[in-house]
Amino acid sequence: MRPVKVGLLGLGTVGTGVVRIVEGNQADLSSQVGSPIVIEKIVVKNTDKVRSIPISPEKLTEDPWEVIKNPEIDVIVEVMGGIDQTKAYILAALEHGKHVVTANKDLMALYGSEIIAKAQEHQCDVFYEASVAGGIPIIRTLIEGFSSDRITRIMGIVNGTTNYILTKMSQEGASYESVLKEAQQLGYAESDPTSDVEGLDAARKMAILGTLGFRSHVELKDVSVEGITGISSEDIAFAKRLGYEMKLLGIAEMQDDAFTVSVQPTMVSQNHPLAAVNGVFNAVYVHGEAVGETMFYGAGAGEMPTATSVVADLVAVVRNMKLGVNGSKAMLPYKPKRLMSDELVFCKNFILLHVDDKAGVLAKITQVFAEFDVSLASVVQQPNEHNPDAEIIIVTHAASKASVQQVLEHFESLEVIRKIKSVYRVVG
Ligand SMILES: NC(=O)C1=CN([C@@H]2O[C@H](COP(=O)(O)OP(=O)(O)OC[C@H]3O[C@@H](n4cnc5c(N)ncnc54)[C@H](OP(=O)(O)O)[C@@H]3O)[C@@H](O)[C@H]2O)C=CC1
Ligand SMILES: N[C@@H](CC=O)C(=O)O
Repeated sequence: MRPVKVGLLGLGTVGTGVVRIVEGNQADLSSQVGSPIVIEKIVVKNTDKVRSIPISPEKLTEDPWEVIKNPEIDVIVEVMGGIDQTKAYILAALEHGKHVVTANKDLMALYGSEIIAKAQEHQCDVFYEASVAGGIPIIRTLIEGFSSDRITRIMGIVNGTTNYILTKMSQEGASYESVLKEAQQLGYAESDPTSDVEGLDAARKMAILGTLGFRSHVELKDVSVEGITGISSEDIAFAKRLGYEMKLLGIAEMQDDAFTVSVQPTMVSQNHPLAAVNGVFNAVYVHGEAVGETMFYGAGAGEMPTATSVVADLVAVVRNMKLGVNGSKAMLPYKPKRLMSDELVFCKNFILLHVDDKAGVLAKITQVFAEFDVSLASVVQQPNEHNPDAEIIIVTHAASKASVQQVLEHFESLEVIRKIKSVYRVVG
């Protein structure tokens, strides 16, 4: 039985987990696929670096081409990250007839269609299960498990780093900076954590989920994005007091073949299952016309959960090799793309205003909501602890994004409003 030979690009957090699983579970893996799986060569940036697992030095190289062009290698597992250079490596690997497994959502969100088209041209597989929600097999679930249904809504806590930060801030009163450092030390954050905290990582994942779920090409530029850097501990405390948890939530919705996708800090009702998703855990809630509500939960980042998905893809590749088939079709656009207009996107909102503490202010404010047809679920006015202003805390009923935008623009010029302190979407 000829062993299946793997070229591993990257031996950081995820790559180390891949080696541990392939070596640790070798007997079980080879009995599943009918031949041993061998990690033949590993590409790293610096071969002199001290590694956390024993690796024989002759396996390591700093030259990706040595692996990509090696005719002995059957599968490239890319867990090094990066976009342009990595894309070139993956396209070249496919041209050399190698199957590809990647955890790289940055690359798949931007160039997934091109990479999959290249794979089809060369009858190769490209699998990318680990690129969204680490250890949760959500990609396979959307492609295979829901192939019979029409998905109308996907809501996801899909970034482990920000969920870890928000949970620690909410439950332990920890500071943003110290928890971000912890998330980096634990291997959850990207090499540049800006993409985590500014919501870009979640947006890339939501673009992938939207594309697969709606069978339409959701591009990164279609996703409206806001990260967690503007959230204060005061906002988190307000959320808790009102019965919500603050989460960075991606929402993708499909209505009459038009979609909308956004990532933004969201107050999730404590009664909603997504509110209980804490720490590095992720969850993806999928609503299908026929199936109704479903939710998938598990670790969203970290060495072993992510490596589990990578190695599962590797097993799928080897099974396909044995069967002489390949199956990378899922990222191609199926339907012409149509975006939902802001008039049709509805949600509840939390709005915190700092206002003059005098008679008639509340009436002026509620009049603006009425003018733009935004109905209010609750309004509370209270003195501000730190200055002479009053605070008005408003929760709206579901209102169109366009109407709420008009209300906020109007507030900018209303003289009784000192500051629009915070605005958050509300779910549940
Ligand atoms: N960490 C996580 O929880 C998750 C990560 N991912 C994705 O997986 C990928 C890897 O992430 P992670 O393991 O955290 O990253 P790390 O930064 O921990 O590891 C990156 C690895 O790639 C190597 N590398 C980086 N650039 C180059 C280069 N130009 N040439 C050769 N080798 C290079 C590094 O070498 P050296 O060791 O010498 O520095 C290192 O071994 C990324 O795409 C990430 O988005 C996906 C899901 C979860
Ligand atoms: N930085 C990412 C890693 C997994 O994709 C995250 O925190 O979710």
